[in-house]
Amino acid sequence: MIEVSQVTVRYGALTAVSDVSFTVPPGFVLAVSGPSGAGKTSLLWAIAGAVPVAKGQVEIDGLVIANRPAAAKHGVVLIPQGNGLARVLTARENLSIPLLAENKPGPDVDRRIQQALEGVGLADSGGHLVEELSGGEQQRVAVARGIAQQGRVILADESTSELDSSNRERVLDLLHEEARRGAAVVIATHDPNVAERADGHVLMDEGHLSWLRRL
Ligand SMILES: Nc1ncnc2c1ncn2[C@@H]1O[C@H](COP(=O)(O)OP(=O)(O)OP(=O)(O)O)[C@@H](O)[C@H]1O
Repeated sequence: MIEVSQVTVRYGALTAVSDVSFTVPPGFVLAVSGPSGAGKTSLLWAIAGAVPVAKGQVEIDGLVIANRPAAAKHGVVLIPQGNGLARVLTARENLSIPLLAENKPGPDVDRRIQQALEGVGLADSGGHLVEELSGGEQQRVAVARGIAQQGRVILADESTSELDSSNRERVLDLLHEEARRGAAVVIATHDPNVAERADGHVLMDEGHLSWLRRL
């Protein structure tokens, strides 16, 4: 359960997120849309503990999120805009890093990595360096890395922006599958098709949030 209560995010004098409140229960997918610069990424980062909140608080299953390491430990997975992959490592190595940080090496980790790569249609690309992959393939590796972590919360920031329609549907299927597994999922997107498939839809505009379709 994600509980965002009166959250404000500021960068110096600029208010990127202004007094935003909403809840996403486990099992639901919420789409966040809005114009460029509206505060979508800042909102996701606040939920992920990756930017400090100037006011308000984020709780995940009742735990107040203080910073990124605490959020990650509590199962808050961020699939960042721009993918955040290490380009000189292989796809498989990129997936293994957060799992090794959980201290869970072994066959279970290898299976999760392979399943996640299969899920995004890249079962045979695990040994390729990220820099050898296309932009869309890199985006799918980033999604696979997020899925493999089996988080309580999945925050996907424009994770289908470089995909053709069949891969977009494949990635959306996976994110909805994560919700069915019990995760609370938030997707920032400019794509009306992505928002349409979500259980609920909010609009960010100049840091303010309004509901277009309630969960
Ligand atoms: N690290 C930062 N330092 C200063 N200002 C920032 C920082 N990150 C974002 N901003 C500003 O905060 C505002 C909201 O940015 P944000 O990236 O959250 O918007 P967005 O809705 O995700 O945009 P896009 O759709 O283009 O990704 C913008 O005015 C942006 O320039």
